[in-house]
Amino acid sequence: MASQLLFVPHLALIPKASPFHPSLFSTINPSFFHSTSAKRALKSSSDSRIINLKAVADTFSEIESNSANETTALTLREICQGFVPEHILHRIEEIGFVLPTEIQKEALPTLFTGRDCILHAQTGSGKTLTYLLHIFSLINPQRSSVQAVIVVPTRELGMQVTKVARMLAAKSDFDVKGCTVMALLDGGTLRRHKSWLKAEPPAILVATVASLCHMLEKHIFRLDSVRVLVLDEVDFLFYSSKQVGSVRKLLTSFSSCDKRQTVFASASIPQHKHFVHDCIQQKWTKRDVVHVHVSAIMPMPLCLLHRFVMCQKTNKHQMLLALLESDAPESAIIFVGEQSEKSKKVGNDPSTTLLMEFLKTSYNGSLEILLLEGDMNFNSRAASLTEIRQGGGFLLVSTDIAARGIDLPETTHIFNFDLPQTATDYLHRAGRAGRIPFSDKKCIVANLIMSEERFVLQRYENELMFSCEELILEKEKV
Ligand SMILES: Nc1ncnc2c1ncn2[C@@H]1O[C@H](COP(=O)(O)OP(=O)(O)OP(=O)(O)O)[C@@H](O)[C@H]1O
Repeated sequence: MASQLLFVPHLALIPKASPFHPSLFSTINPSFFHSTSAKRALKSSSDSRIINLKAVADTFSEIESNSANETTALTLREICQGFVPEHILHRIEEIGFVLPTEIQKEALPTLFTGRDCILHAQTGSGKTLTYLLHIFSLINPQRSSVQAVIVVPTRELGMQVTKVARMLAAKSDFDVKGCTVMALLDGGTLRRHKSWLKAEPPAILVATVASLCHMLEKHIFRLDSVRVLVLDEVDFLFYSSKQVGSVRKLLTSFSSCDKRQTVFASASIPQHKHFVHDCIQQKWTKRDVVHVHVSAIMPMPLCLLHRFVMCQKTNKHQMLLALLESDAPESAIIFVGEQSEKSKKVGNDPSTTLLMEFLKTSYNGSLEILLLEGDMNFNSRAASLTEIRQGGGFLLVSTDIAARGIDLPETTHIFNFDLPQTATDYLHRAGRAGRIPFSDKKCIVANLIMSEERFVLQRYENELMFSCEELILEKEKV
């Protein structure tokens, strides 16, 4: 077969009829993109953005011949044996985590060596379990000190990580001292936490930046005994103007990278080479930090199918209703843009409120309609998520507050009622669906756009390398 070249970043320029159209990639087994030969296929070109199709073809035959080896692939237990305590291994198997996801397979052996790591892998790829298993490999429950700190950007993500950590650490039949996990999150009762931190320090602390820095500044506790510091959604923490100052302090003034293992996690690390360079230069990590990058050429999970419908601003609500009726999602998140300061000042109702009112009067389906937005008080925010987690289908109307890290595996549909501001935001919103590893189930990301927004979506398609198909609804449905 003669070598042919495919210029990846410009997939959107390839005509639909072309055999190399992006939709082709949805038929490729995801394992291809992680295979050694795929990497070789990329490397074999002098320009790393060009795939040598001869090498691609070779890879397919390699995958076929290797499929027999899949049965001999290492289990999570085999990867963690000798590092993670037996009762935790037993627990993960009870929960049903038997095979490792790609990031777990690639990162855990490196983490166990003690090196600093940047976990960079698709949404829903299991980064949380990766760093938690490593934390459990380091903790000594006999010691009365904070040994691991996990920093998260939102209260909601903090509650979720705490829940998973507690689920793993839950009391078992094994005769071992359990390990305690404390959630130190914005909106919590800090007074109670202060006494708890002093009297009986938890082994694992899950914290939002502001609450953690408050405790450190007030000398309630120190990071001296911390063996591993994890920053989840690290790019978000660094790009948030409100949090970045405190994040830098955490990494350099409140503790030193030489005295801890540092782990960063995210599905998106824009300009990652530059970021790794900064990590070393700024002493956020040690010099030999490892960037574990899974699905480097395909940031968007392949189980997501992307669509768009053209509409006018005035018929967006009706269009969403038509989509809900035609698609019948099992559960969905509807992302709405934040209300601008200008709109707040003139006293307009936020889009979320208007959409909630519309759905409550017009939607006749069986899904429960819920709201999650930053302006709600912490109790109402918690109540929405608790209700979702109690089971039953939901239609969650949310701003980007639900876009990062939130794991609701029953979500089959994402609706971008308003387009996100950046490609990175698109990636994280879309990634709230398709969160069941090893599942063949396809989930839908539907975008409601006005004609002038088509080029913005096109830009996201190019940047994130996915293709979005136009959906034309029958006239009478809209
Ligand atoms: N080895 C495994 N086997 C089966 N399911 C797993 C495994 N590891 C993780 N999961 C499940 O996969 C889902 C996604 O995991 P997780 O929330 O850690 O993703 P993530 O990589 O942190 O995603 P995001 O970037 O969106 O935060 C969770 O429901 C988790 O329970």
